[in-house]
Amino acid sequence: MKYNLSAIQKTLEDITKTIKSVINVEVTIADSNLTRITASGSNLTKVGERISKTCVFSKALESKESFIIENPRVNIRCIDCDKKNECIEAAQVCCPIIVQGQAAGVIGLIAFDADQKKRIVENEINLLDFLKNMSKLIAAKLIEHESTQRIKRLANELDTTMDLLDIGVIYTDEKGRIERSNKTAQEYFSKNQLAKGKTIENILSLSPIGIVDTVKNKSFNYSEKERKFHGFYSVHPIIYDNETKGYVFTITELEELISVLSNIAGKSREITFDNIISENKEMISIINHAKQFARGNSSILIQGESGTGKELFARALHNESPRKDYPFIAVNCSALPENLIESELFGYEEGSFTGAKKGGNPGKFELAGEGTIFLDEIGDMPLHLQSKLLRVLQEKTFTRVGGNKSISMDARVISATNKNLETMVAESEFREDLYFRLNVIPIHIPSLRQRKDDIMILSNVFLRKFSNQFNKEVKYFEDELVDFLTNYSWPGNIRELENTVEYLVNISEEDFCKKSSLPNRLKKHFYDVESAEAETTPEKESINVMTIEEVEKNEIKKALKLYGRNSSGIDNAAEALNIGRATLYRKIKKYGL
Ligand SMILES: Nc1ncnc2c1ncn2[C@@H]1O[C@H](COP(=O)(O)OP(=O)(O)OP(=O)(O)O)[C@@H](O)[C@H]1O
Repeated sequence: MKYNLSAIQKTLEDITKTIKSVINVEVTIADSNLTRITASGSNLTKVGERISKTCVFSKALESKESFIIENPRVNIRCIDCDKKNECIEAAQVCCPIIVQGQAAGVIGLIAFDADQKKRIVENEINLLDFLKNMSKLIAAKLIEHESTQRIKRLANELDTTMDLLDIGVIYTDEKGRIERSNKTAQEYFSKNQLAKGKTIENILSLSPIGIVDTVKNKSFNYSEKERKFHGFYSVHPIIYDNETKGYVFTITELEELISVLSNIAGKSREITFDNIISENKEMISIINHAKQFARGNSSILIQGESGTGKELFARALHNESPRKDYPFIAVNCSALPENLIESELFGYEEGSFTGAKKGGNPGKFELAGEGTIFLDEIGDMPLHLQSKLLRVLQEKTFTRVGGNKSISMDARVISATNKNLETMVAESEFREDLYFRLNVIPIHIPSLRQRKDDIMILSNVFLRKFSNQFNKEVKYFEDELVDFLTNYSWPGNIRELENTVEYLVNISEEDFCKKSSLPNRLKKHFYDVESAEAETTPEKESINVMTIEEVEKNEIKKALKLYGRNSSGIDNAAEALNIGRATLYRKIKKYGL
């Protein structure tokens, strides 16, 4: 690194004056480029100018040696000086300024008359020692200046980076006394609470800081005047020289976390009843009732076949409710391994089971806070958990697995299923008391084949959506295709219809979609129906008809064989079958595949 003498100009000016007053000869200090940084006497006017490269100063820089020139112009070091003929100096001393092995500049003493020369020559040894000490002083100043600059830059980089973060960051000393905080933390907490020297326990209600180890994602509730929120904090000790010198606290507000998560998941919070498209009389009446139910707090159970829009309804109910600014947490009860459902729903404390995270973990009910918890595929919830869920709904409190602190349950519960819960209750597969708790407000969404008038309305909406998305100009469906779309039974309901239109728009090379472009699965269905209809012979009766379940089982088997059973295979199989991933898992379980 190159040391910059002009950065300590003021110090050099003081040193120049000191040398001048002690020895009473003229002084010049130049940097490694031979720019005069300070000077005394007649050279004062030349500060800032470059000294000739052939001057003896450059010899001191190159050799890193100090020397005295008693006979300028004829001295061997002056031989190639281009200014030697005009030189009026009587003697000169040069002492390089060495910083960490590098020559950063030169101190030069110049005698212009015999008296000054005498003072130099007679004190040669003392003088050189004195200058070397001055040079060391300058070197130490330069190093100090550089490290101050480095620390300033680091502190600045740290502040800028901290302020860019969406999480709150607070630094404390080893006793938990606040030293600094970033902008996000300043938005979370009051200025007074974050004041330097205040203890972190005030805001995070912690045990005394001296005993905290690394902590991950511990939940806390904050409440001061109007400002109330639920959040998570982590603590990381700052350790050096084998000692804990302080702590870094990172803080996330739950709301912020949820909105980041829902953005990542692509499920924007904007879904409202306007996104539920229908011109069917029955559906319009259901939507109008649902708008009213949105305002209340009672549990809602949404029933309907797979793909009819149950989750869409649940999101719209949340987003049009007074809870819309709180989280919407969706839990797919059929997708969770049975041994994890309880901790997923209610959270766990540290050490409650092998593999439990340090600091424990909040569950979905805790995350939902005062928002909405959406229990999808509720019919798949194991019986023992149904009892726990019922208790939570009745008592409005729950505890984390392995914990004993009771946490109040403030979220509204919306559940959904495509199973017939009444039948399940009758067959003792679902607890009747829980069914009544969940089903305070029942919403039943009719299948697509029960509202055929919606088929072409939805088809055209999806046509526009995918044309835009794929930058295509596909504008309509040919008549034959309209016939097919309207008469097909759509077992996968709107999801299947949406996927089919996406496929058709994708494949279309004209400005319309053709029946011949239907995916093979549907084409096959279409021709099977046509040929079955054409066959009016008595043999028709002898054709072996499979049950719907058998057909379904065979198709699932085929899809699993084709795509495999790993995670992406399951995704692809579910897409090919036009059912949700969770539904596929359920059916695999059901048919023992
Ligand atoms: N009325 C509607 N208008 C527009 N899009 C709809 C409508 N109903 C459903 N959809 C769309 O159909 C797809 C399936 O909807 P959703 O996931 O809500 O169904 P579901 O009943 O919850 O399905 P599953 O039981 O398989 O979980 C989604 O892409 C959704 O946006």
